[in-house]
Amino acid sequence: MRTSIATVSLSGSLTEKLTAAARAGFDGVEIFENDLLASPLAPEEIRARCADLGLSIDLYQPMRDVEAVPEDEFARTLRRARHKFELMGRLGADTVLVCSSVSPLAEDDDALAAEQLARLADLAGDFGVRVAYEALAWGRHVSTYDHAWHIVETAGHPALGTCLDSFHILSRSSDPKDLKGIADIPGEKIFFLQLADAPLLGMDVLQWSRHHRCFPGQGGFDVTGLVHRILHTGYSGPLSLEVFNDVFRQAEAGPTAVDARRSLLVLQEELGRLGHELGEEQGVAALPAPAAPTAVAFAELVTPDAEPVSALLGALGFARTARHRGKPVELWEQGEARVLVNTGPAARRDGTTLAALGLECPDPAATARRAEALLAPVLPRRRAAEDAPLDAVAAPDGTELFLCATNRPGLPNWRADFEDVPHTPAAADGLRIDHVALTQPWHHFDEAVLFHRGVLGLEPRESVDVPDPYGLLRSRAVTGPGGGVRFPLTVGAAPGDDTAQARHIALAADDVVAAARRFTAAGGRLLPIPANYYDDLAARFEFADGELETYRALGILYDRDTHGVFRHCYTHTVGRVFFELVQRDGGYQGYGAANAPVRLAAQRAQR
Ligand SMILES: O=C(O)c1ccc(O)c(O)c1
Ligand SMILES: [Mg+2]
Repeated sequence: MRTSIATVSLSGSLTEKLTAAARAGFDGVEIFENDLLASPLAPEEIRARCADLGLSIDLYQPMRDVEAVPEDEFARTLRRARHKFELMGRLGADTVLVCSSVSPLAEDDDALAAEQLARLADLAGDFGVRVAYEALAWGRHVSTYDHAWHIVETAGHPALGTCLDSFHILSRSSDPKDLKGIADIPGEKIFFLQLADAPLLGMDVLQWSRHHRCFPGQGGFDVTGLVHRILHTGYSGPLSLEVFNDVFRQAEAGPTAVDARRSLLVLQEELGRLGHELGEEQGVAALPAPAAPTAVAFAELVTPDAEPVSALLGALGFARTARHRGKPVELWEQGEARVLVNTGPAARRDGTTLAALGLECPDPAATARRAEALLAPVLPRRRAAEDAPLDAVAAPDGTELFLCATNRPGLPNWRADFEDVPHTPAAADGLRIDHVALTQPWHHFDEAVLFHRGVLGLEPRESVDVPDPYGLLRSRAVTGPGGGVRFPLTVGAAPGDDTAQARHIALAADDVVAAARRFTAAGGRLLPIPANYYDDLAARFEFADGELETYRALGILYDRDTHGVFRHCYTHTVGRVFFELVQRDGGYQGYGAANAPVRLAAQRAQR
């Protein structure tokens, strides 16, 4: 399957867009008229540039407001079209997209629409051009794919076909029975296929399309299911991404193009599982199946000053159990929770932050191969000659993910790089890493969701909005099977905003009240929570005698869902890192999002 991307999906000049698309491995592009108009390059130069980059120009677009208009208006359209078809000859592009009319002049007359589109196709044919007619979801009279196909069928012209666009189709209805009509379209009459996903929002469809489209796998549409149906028609043209998105328009083109291509690789893999022939598509067929990590083996903090971090870990009942043989890295443990404290060069650059995670993987080498095939940057396996050859990849936000097999015979063991040091035993709160909250740079959020889903096989959950006193944060968790790995991904903070940018490690205790008491007795400071919060809790829930007072005294927050109860509290922050103590009972699934505004405000007050 050939892959293509519309220039509108990427930021920058046309040259920058083409370069980014080629580097990410796309076979072709759709050229948007505005990108051409704004380019200093002549059409012949654009054609040559694409050829040099190994890109075909699969589509030129769009022509608008063509069909079902009064004759004098249509005459002007034909004149305009002649110019565009000549231009396409110079570009070497043979398919033009015509989107359904939004003009107030357009009439609700399918016969007239078919007749005029056939005349346009006649002219196109003279230039060796094909016309692909697409229903915009907000078209004046034609807004559905089956209506557009009906008009194309009526016209019966060999140079006229239809263009299917997953956004226009799925934004109007995702009900599979509304998609049955796709099987009626002969594959060779589908001249083009455009793909976009989108979050499920209840809003005006034009605004939704122009601002919130995203790459397949990042939103809520079943794009794979739709493409599955379309391929059954015999369609054999490119899979082309057409994404209008406010963030991608601003973010660097290179990483966006990689994100886009990864999205199509994952989509093709899913199609392969549904029985579609993947052809020569290198990589996809041979991709090791995703095997989600089962646990967080360790979280690694970097810090220029080990003292405050050590004090915090000590109060949490961690013991400093081992030291790296060759680097300034210490291992701290309590229960099953492991934290590495790294005071090496990265720390002097980045301050105190969470820089890396060890992921316990069923087959680390296979996950590394999968990551590489899905265009994730693979990090050097060995930092020093004596280190275990650990596979590691970089997440879109730069977090290093070490793919681990801790103490598993026959596999490289990161733990062997550490030598034990004498220590007093850790406390016995039975801590485990419950979740790690990974704040994301503003331009990497959708990309991060797709990365964790596609590369690591984690499942994205619903997106929630969290009000912060100084902004609105968006949060979406990705989780592994059985909840062994949970990463809430959060975005929305201003780049320099350390409170909202801070990452945290949530540690599950068997008894959070006991763990919180032990922490404060050991000199730890818990985040104070306002009395108003507890008055509200009293109104919302019934508590046993004294229970609420215990929470109030310690600063423990409380939440319930249909499964169970969540109790949690927060340590003070060091640099851009803090810890949370949690107790998850009865299969509670969330992260206390209802309490996040109070927590964020309390953290602001602390600064
Ligand atoms: O928003 C638009 O105008 C627009 C233009 C061309 C397309 O292919 C499309 O899907 C939308
Ligand atoms: Mg489209």
